[in-house]
Amino acid sequence: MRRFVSYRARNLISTTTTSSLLAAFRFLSTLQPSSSDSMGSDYSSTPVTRDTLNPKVLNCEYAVRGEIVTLAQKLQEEIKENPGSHPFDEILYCNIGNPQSLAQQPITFFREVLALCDHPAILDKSETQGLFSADAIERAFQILDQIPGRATGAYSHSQGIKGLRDTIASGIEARDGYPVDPNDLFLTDGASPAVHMMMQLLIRSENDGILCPIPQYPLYSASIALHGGTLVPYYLDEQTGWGLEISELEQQLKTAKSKGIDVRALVVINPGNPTGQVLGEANQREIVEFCKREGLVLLADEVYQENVYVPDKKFHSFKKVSRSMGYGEKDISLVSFQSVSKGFYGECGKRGGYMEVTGFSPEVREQIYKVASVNLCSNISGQILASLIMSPPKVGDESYVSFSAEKEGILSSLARRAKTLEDALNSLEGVTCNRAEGAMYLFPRINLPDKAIKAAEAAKTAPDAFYAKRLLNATGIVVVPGSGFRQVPGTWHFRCTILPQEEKIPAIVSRLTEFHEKFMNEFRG
Ligand SMILES: Cc1ncc(COP(=O)(O)O)c(C=O)c1O
Repeated sequence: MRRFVSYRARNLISTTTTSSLLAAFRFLSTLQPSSSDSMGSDYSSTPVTRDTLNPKVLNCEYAVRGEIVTLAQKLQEEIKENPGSHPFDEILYCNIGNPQSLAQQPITFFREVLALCDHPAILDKSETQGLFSADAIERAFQILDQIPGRATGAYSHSQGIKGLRDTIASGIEARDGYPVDPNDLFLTDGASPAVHMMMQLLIRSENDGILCPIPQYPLYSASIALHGGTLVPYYLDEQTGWGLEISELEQQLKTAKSKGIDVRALVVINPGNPTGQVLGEANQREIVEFCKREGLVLLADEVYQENVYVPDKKFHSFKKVSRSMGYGEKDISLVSFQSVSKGFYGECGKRGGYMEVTGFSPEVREQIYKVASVNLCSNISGQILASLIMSPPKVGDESYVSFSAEKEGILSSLARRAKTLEDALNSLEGVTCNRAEGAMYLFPRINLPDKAIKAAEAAKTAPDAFYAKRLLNATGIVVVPGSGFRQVPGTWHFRCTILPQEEKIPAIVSRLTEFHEKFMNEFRG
């Protein structure tokens, strides 16, 4: 019977269920004493208190899902409960690189293959030929043949299914033109666990430092904090489009060494988050040379490799750049992170990715494998997707034309959205914004009036968080304050994604422009 409930009806049921659950939760919350209440919720006799928690956990911050987002969720609830209670009727989430949460559609070929792998019983049904493309069916058969037991519900090898690693290795070879050993690949639940794994392997104590760009994606500061290391900052140069200067790396390395820090690795995010710049090849060669000279592991975050929007820039992997300089396996230690979450596919919730680990001895590799095996394996759908993004349909495959149209549609729309938002931001008083050459973000600088800075101080908040909160309360637009990514002291920024649907961009621009004018009028001298 349930089988015949229509999609619309099911949606209605689930919305109704969710809202009744929320209502029940709200009702119960009014009955339950708050955590500071002495009745029944005095936790002082429980074995763990905030004071006895691991201080590394307390030190760790992750602004992308911080206070502003919590406020946004509260406002969303209020609008739902009481329409008209705010000067806007929806929350516009520009805070996180999560494309499908903002209505980006998944790539059909990828989902067809995933669906078939997850439910192989339909592969033999005659209707399947009409519903799925021939190359998706063929790919699903190939993939299932590579999975021990042909079951996506089984654990796999801790580095990931060997056949999928072979496919990914061929994809990287096709991208870079240099050989890849499938045994160098570790398939992971997105790039985040891979980054944590490398930090865990490299950081022995607070005397170990990791050179990180500032501004940076807070996964890095959070992971370094969680593993008890020291973040050694190097500042990207906003004046030159968030340029990465070797002289700055040298200076910061020297300063860190003078403080007794053993700097072990350099993190480079290319294309950059939150800064959106795409590194030039010559600059990448200098970076490789620097790591080699200084004996640093190069941690190359390349999750935005498909997101380049300007014709004068191109993505080059650090693996390709280092091999093109004649450096082989034993010359440079390099880890490249890739993810299914970004690009034009945006499959964040599927949690897939890999790291390619080169230039480490067999003894070290054994330890990396041991750490990976503690987690048993990454999820199999994520592994399949990682193989698909590195080996999409080719010319002549049935899906090729529709796949290319979907890909091109998403990437060209992202490029238009980036340009429209960049122009709008640059037209605001006291705001300057570098190009989003790649990735999914703009990171404008706001020259806030002194009065606004004083008001923020009085409110015990960072000036850019003060601006972001006012923006949210006035317009429903959610951005992340620059202080969450770190920035040159005394400068203020915010990060705004380019991901809201294209038809929503004009509303974002007009609400932001109106808010900014009012804000500046209120606080100007
Ligand atoms: C630069 C960068 N690296 C890594 C990640 C982690 O992504 P995931 O764990 O979803 O692969 C993100 C997510 O936004 C990112 O922006």
